[in-house]
Amino acid sequence: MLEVRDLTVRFGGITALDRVSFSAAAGRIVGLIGPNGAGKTTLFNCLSRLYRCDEGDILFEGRSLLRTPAHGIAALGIARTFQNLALFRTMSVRQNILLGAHSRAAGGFVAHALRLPRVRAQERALAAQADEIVELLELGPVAGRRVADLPFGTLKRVELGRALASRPKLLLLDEPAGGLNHEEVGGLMELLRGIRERLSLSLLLVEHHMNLVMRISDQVVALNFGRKIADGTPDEVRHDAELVKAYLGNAP
Ligand SMILES: Nc1ncnc2c1ncn2[C@@H]1O[C@H](COP(=O)(O)OP(=O)(O)OP(=O)(O)O)[C@@H](O)[C@H]1O
Repeated sequence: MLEVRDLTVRFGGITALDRVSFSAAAGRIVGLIGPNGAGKTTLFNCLSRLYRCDEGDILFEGRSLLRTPAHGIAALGIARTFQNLALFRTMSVRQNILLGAHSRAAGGFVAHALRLPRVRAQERALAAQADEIVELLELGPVAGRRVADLPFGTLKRVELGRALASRPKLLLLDEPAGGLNHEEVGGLMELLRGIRERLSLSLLLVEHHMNLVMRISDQVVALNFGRKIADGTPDEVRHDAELVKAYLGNAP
């Protein structure tokens, strides 16, 4: 489904990604790990077309993402979450999720302005999809509440819902456990597994929470100083000498 080929990104004199390659099959949960400054965010931002890449390519279902304009990514079936949450704070939970669903809406400006029957039918379908996501993420009790009034842990779920509402084939998660307490991380793990099963999608997550990554991922890709240093199942990667050294240094 996803193939990253010799991806290189430079910022002035810094090589943030140095010929990174890996591939991921459909339906997998892929964890992207590495110490601070390893290049995880840069790779993530290349996948969502926020950053320009200097060399290499990213293929999604055989199509070059780098030749797809950034606004065309959602139409291909890729959605992302943001670490600092991309929500409209004065709107309700349900409205935020509905906005995510609207990235799939078809029909031009005129059809929408005139509210033609097919536009109304489409709006009903999108609303039903948004409600399904609300239910899946157990957000029903707060669906009508203003986002600004809700605690951070709930907002992380709304952010997830906003991205899921576009019905992506690949969901990119930017530190989904960031800022969550121990109990919430446990809940998130169950939630992500449930989402993968129920919506049969692939997940790629950048995450510092090692326990979450190792327990939930089918495949782990590790970076250090912009290079890929390990790629395999959590068990294969856990004992990788270069990865252990990258995290712990040369301490005995
Ligand atoms: N926009 C930018 N301009 C200049 N340098 C950048 C930019 N973004 C990243 N870098 C540099 O690229 C390298 C990789 O950074 P990146 O943020 O991708 O790492 P990371 O693995 O996500 O780190 P962290 O875990 O701390 O978020 C670092 O040396 C960083 O300073």
